[in-house]
Amino acid sequence: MGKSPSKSTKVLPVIPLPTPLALLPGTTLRIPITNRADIAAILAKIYSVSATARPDAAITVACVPLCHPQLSKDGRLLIEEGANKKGKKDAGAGNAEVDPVNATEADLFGYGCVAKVSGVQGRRQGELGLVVEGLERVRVESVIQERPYFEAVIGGLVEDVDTADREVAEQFQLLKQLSRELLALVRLSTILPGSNTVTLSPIVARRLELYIARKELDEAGALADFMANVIDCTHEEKLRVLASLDAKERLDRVIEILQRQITNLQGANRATVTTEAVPQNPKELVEWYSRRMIDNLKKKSSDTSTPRNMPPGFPGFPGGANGVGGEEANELEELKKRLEAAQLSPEADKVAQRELQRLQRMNPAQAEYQVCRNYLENLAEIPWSKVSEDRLDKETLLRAKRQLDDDHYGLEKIKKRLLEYLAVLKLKEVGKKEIDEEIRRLTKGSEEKMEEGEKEGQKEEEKETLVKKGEKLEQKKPPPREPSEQELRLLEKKRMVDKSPILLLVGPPGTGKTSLAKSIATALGRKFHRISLGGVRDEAEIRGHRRTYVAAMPGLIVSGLKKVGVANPVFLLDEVDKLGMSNFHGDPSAAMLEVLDPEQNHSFTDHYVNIPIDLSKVLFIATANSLDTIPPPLLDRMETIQLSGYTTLEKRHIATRHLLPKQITSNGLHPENVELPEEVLDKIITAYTRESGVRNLEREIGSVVRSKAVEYATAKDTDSLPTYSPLVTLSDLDTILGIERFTEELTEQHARPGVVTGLVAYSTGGQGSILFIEIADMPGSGRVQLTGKLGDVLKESVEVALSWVKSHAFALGLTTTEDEDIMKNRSIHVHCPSGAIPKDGPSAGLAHTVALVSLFSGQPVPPTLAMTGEVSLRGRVLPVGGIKEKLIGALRAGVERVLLPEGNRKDVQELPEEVRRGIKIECVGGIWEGLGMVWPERFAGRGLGRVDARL
Ligand SMILES: Nc1ncnc2c1ncn2[C@@H]1O[C@H](COP(=O)(O)OP(=O)(O)OP(=O)(O)O)[C@@H](O)[C@H]1O
Repeated sequence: MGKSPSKSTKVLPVIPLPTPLALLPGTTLRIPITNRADIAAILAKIYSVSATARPDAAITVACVPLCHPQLSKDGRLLIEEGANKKGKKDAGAGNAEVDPVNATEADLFGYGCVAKVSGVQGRRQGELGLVVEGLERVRVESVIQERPYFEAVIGGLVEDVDTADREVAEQFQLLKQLSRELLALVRLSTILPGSNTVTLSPIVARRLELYIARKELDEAGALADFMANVIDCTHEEKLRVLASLDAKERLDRVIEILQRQITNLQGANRATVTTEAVPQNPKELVEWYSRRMIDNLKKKSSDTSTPRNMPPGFPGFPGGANGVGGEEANELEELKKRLEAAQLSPEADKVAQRELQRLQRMNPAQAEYQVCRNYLENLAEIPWSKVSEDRLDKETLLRAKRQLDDDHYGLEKIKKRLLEYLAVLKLKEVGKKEIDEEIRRLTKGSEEKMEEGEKEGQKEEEKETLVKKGEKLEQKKPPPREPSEQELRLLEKKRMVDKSPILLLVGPPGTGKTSLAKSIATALGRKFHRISLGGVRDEAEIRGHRRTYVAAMPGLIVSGLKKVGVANPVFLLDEVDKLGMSNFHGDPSAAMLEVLDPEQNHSFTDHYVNIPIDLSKVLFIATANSLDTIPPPLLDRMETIQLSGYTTLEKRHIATRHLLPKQITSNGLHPENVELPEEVLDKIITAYTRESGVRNLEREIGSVVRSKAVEYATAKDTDSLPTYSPLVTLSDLDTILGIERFTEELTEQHARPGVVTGLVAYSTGGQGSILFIEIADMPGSGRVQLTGKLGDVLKESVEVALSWVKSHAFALGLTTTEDEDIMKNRSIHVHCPSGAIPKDGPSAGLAHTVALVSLFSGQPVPPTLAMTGEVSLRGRVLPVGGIKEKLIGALRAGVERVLLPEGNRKDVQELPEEVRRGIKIECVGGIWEGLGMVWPERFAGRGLGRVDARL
């Protein structure tokens, strides 16, 4: 039969298929759509029409392959026809080099296949493919347009098989038998344990078998199409099958290819039998046989331009379409390119090459394939040598200072340290450039020398090796040169210069540690990445899992590098103090030791990557809330910068300069819409927050601003804007924020014996305040009662104070004789108000002593005089902590005079100006001196010497 009559004609968009693709009815194909403007235009057109007309209609296009140089447009062999003369003009110009986007009418084959578009597949840009399902064979009658995409009149063809024809029936049976035979050969491989060439899963093989078995005689043409797609045939053969309209002719062609393929396989196996030792054990024999066979299949398929690892083409299995081999090749090619672009370190490059070769040999169906691919992708994503350019110019330090000042109020000491750090970094950069230059000069010199030597001595040898066929590229490269001693010394020097100290910012929450680190990154123009170490219990989280684990991944450090994409980012290691301790998952802090040691981190090894990675260019800044839980070896590697928490005054400034403008903007208002007077801000700070940082303060200011936003919006909606007042008053605070959460202690108006004003710094909030020490006496037998939720240390401090007073009672003028017991007929009760707040620490020792003396002597202490300091039994007053917070609290409470231990004199220098001006600060070295300052007329002139003599 020649040509079947055309059923009907219709106009369809045409997708020219890139050589060697061809679509046959009943099969699926994945057409790469990168750089295919024509496909994009077709889809855009179709979607614009079908979206309005028939949204559920199948999208159909005609897929037409490009011509083959040896075939005429209707699939005849040109030599067959003696067509050197006649066929030339008939022949398509199509070949592998014709880009389907630039194809002309002459390049299109005469037959094609109407296909349903079933979707777009692929993960990344370069891998996207249009998946189409072949429906029916058609003839291209005439082309209507070529650009922007092909449109042609397509003639449908009647497909009927002459079932009465005995010859057709016989051929059909033969086709079925051969198909099963081929399938059986391929399936053999899958039953072999340990074979790394599993090509067909048993389920797919079973379904293929069923598919073949269920085909009836009237579907002989369809089965032939299907098998032509499954088996390994050339582009030319496929085009000829496509052009075979007659089922009998098609069967003939497919049978011929099938037979050839099976014979080839068997022939190849037979040939190897003669050269290789054949295993005697039956199991080994099966294994050996199928391995040979699969190798053969692979070799054959790699000869054609579409390498193929599994028999493709099964309706409903888009992955098995005949674009699959191409896809893998693309993927590998792309991976290779990405690895090249990643400029791997020499070690990494070696590993990558080895893994790439393994991957090429592997079957994609193997689980190991994905593991290997993921690994290589990870390698390609790690920035081995890519760095962002530091903005280390003349302006750097100025700019950094401006940046730090703009983002943060106060913190002068810390900013100074950070600027020092940047200055050193800048100087080192200059030094590094000089070393680089020197290394380059040295390298160039020795390479030139080497080249000369090569020219003379190795010319002939070199030629020979270069000419060798199949030689790999890397073999052509000159062998790596051994660095000279001088170079090694320079490299070592460079490594030393590369080292940068690791800063640790320690301070209470919300004091700006994270934002300081961010400002440094911005000032330097480096990328910033935050790694939260809080709660990391597993060493593998930092160092990654070994590749042998399922779903193994690189650790936090390598993931961070991958994310920023450069080798010199700023890494913020947040909450180092919350890092888990050693447990059965390993020791996370020990893993950090390597990361944070400038001596070691140029060769940090992640378990997953398993190749040394240079972290010396990374600028690490760690943060912690306290130093107590950081393991000493880890702490030792970092340079600590302490952030002490803000005073109310600093908080007020931070609130006006940073927090309020921030909240106003984020709540959609303008600066003129909200006005927070100083006393309102102070009240928010003291009565609604008690913290060292400013997080809660920011939250409370946010609440106030939001409530103002509601007012403003309502006023705007009701056209009563003129009545809106931006001012927030003290009384508004009660309604907006609720009742005061913390009340401020104020100094007493009247002095009473036994009551002394102490100073306290709340450890939770870092805020300071005054605290009253109240002591009352009553008839009794020397009992001491303590209330006010006092901690052990505070209780002991009361006992020390009492012992000192008892032992010095006579000298203090409290008893008339030296051996009289002052507590003989009385008991005392020591109380510290605000009983719900736990208090501890030795700093109230001086206050207790003074309170006891005051009680026993009946002389009151002025309420505006506050004191702090630990006392020892010898009568010394020892230094205490939190002076800054305590004195700021004291000023707020109305204290006018403060007694501090002599040892805290240095802290006075760091006090805010307001405090130093507002409070008279006096330092005392011993209790006698302190007593002399409280009651000058009674105790002035008494000193330590007397106390020591008594003990
Ligand atoms: N001195 C300051 N000037 C301006 N804003 C500040 C200052 N200190 C803190 N802030 C602001 O306080 C907020 C909290 O700061 P940040 O997140 O840096 O705290 P942190 O110290 O890292 O806290 P944590 O220990 O809980 O991680 C940020 O919005 C920051 O801008």
